[in-house]
Amino acid sequence: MDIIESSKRLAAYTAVDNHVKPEHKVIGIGSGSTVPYVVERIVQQGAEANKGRVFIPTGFQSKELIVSSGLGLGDVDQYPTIDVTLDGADEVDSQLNCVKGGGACHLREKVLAEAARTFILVADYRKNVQYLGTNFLQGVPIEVVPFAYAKVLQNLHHVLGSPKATLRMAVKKAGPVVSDNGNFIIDAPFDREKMIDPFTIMAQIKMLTGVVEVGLFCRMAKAAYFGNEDGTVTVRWDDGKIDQVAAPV
Ligand SMILES: O=C(CO)[C@H](O)[C@H](O)COP(=O)(O)O
Repeated sequence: MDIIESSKRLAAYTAVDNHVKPEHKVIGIGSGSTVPYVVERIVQQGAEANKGRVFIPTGFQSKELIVSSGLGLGDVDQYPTIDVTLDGADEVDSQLNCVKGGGACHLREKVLAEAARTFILVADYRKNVQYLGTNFLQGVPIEVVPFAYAKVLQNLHHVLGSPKATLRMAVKKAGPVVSDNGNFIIDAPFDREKMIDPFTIMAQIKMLTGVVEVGLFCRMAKAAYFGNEDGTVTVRWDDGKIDQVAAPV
């Protein structure tokens, strides 16, 4: 396993060990390439621990993951309060604001983050930054209703200061990426000045009619777990505390 994969696994295993407890019965499962390690560790807790638990997916990928792992599936309309949601991130800043939506799942991801009593991020060391937009340069993912995409792009280019905002195009399919909700995705890069204050730019984007959700999650997480190259895990907490912990066994 390469260093990035093992860092993802370290973060995921440590987060599950610390936050998925026997009393937790409704668990949100995010999207991306780190989350399978979350599910792997939850399965390792055993059949008895997982009996009676319900797992809520943030999209097609995590739904398949839950089902193929033999875990119980539910949805957020049945369970609007979730004990704990664990999810990946494209980048997390020093205040625990993060960019999400690299996998175009950020609408459901934000609903599950907001529904959760505890929202936990898991990622490899590359995502641990002081300011958003440091390593993840493709921009802020924005889900838009299809008929409004050109209008929203125009607003981003000329009003909100993202001249390079583009419609995300599909690979191995002609045309745009279509989200699990049937919408399009715009990626809008902003300069450092704007990304230093992600809440303001998030609110401005959200106000554009046609925007369904913005992939900026501002101060929603209780903690972010980053697997490091040296086998340790950095945990950043919402109160500013930072722990450096050894890998789980
Ligand atoms: O927001 C997401 C999908 O919409 C993912 O959580 C994010 O892209 C991180 O993915 P990975 O764990 O593969 O780095």
